[in-house]
Amino acid sequence: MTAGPATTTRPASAPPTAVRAVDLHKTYGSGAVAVHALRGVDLSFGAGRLTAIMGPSGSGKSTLMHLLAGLDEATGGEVHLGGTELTALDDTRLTLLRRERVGFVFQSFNLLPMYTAEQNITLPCELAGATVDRAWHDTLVDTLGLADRLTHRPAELSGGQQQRVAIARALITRPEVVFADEPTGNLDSRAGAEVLSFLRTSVRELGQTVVMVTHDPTAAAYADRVVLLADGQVAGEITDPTPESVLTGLDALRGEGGRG
Ligand SMILES: Nc1ncnc2c1ncn2[C@@H]1O[C@H](COP(=O)(O)OP(=O)(O)OP(=O)(O)O)[C@@H](O)[C@H]1O
Repeated sequence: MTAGPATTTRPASAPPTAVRAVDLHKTYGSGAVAVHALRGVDLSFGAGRLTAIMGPSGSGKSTLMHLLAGLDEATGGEVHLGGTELTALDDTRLTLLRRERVGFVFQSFNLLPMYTAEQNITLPCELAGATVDRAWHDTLVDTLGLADRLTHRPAELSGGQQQRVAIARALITRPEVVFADEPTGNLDSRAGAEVLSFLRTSVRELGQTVVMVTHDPTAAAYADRVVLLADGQVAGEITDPTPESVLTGLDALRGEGGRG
């Protein structure tokens, strides 16, 4: 499904948009103690792309990801997931949307310890009352190299294997977007590289859309595009990043802000 309708105003090379933030604001607290975590963010995340969000500590990365994923409420502006405006939904609809249309991968894996790898992977289908698409399940399990680990519990798996189970769980419902918050933060560099290449494979070969927050320029270089945040605003972006170009971009931010 690469050929889009000829009626859009997008340049031919741009992918369709999976998620869009429009003039997004988030303020924590009020009055003298108010923290303006996001101050007018306009961003589009392309479908079938891996996008990394980077920036200094406190620049608003997690806040942005939580708003994009419908995990927290904006103070102003809009978030659109496909044709749905998240910011207009009530809690019940938001919960359903998160369950059915969004996948999550966390730094700490968040697997259920008493469930096997297989049970963890299929849990989102169970929660959504949906049957497991066996062909897709098998594709994920094969691609992620988990076929001989399915009966193991998380404690019997390495960190990298646990994160691969978490990725399979995030993808099992074929969500429109997978949000990954520091997915390699708890892994050594080898397991981290493994997880990142699987995330990239899920994008390149399985057509998924991934938005990932990371502090690591090497991790960000797996992305198609890096968005740089500083002081709650978009401060730049890098297309087809390399670890070097990401480092240069981050250094430039620190130079400008002087308070990285
Ligand atoms: N629940 C909260 N209450 C008050 N302030 C908050 C809350 N969550 C975040 N903040 C503040 O909002 C700003 C942005 O925080 P956020 O966690 O989004 O940054 P970040 O870029 O993800 O940081 P890090 O890289 O350190 O995880 C920070 O100044 C932070 O202290």
